Amino acid sequence: MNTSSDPTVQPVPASVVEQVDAADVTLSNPKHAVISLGSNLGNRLETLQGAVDALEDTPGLRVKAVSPVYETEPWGVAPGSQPSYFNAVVLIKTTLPPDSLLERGHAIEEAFKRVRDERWGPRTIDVDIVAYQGIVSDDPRLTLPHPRAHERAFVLAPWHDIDPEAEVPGRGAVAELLSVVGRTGVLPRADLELRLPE
Ligand SMILES: Nc1ncnc2c1ncn2[C@@H]1O[C@H](COP(=O)(O)OP(=O)(O)OP(=O)(O)O)[C@@H](O)[C@H]1O
Ligand SMILES: Nc1nc2c(c(=O)[nH]1)N=C(CO)CN2
Repeated sequence: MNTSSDPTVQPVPASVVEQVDAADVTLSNPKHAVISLGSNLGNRLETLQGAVDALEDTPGLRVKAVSPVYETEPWGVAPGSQPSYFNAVVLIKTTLPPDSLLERGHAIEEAFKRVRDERWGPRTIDVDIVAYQGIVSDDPRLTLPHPRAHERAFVLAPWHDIDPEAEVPGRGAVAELLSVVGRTGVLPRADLELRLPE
């Protein structure tokens, strides 16, 4: 929309206005976001629960739903080259803007002593931002939706469990993506449970 009377002023593309609006969180209008949690070192379930509790303890963030826990084959590396992961997906509402949410995710990874020594290496905890509202951005510091979420059953399957109508912004329905990717190497562990914080 061009409100300037100056003919040289270019209107801001609607897509940018929409995304600024989506990220323009204020206390009165919290935004929805989707977070993927993974752990394949240490006490994996305890660590996932600790990450969920840490998210809930974050000012301006409420955990709205926690998925079932999945035991999953390490993705992107040779089968059997790492311990299997426990994965889960968490739906949150937050007044934090995307970059602050990412910072919080990094702080939680540091709190659980995540060591980054190799790409896709084993880790105590991985906190990935899968989606933030409908934002689509190729900023390398925070790419939204997560650039590999649509091809990862360890993200799609738990996400589908807690939001069967979910869409990956710009990529389509989670249910459809999951039917394409399939569920190989992704096993629901109904014997394990993550508590939704009180
Ligand atoms: N959607 C996102 N969620 C989390 N980190 C992101 C995202 N988009 C970009 N990044 C950036 O990627 C950097 C590397 O992230 P990380 O080391 O956790 O990758 P990874 O989780 O091992 O691999 P992958 O990105 O394939 O999940 C982070 O420091 C962060 O700045
Ligand atoms: N099964 C599984 N594989 C992975 C995972 C993960 O969380 N689960 N995270 C990765 C980097 O984000 C790379 N590979």
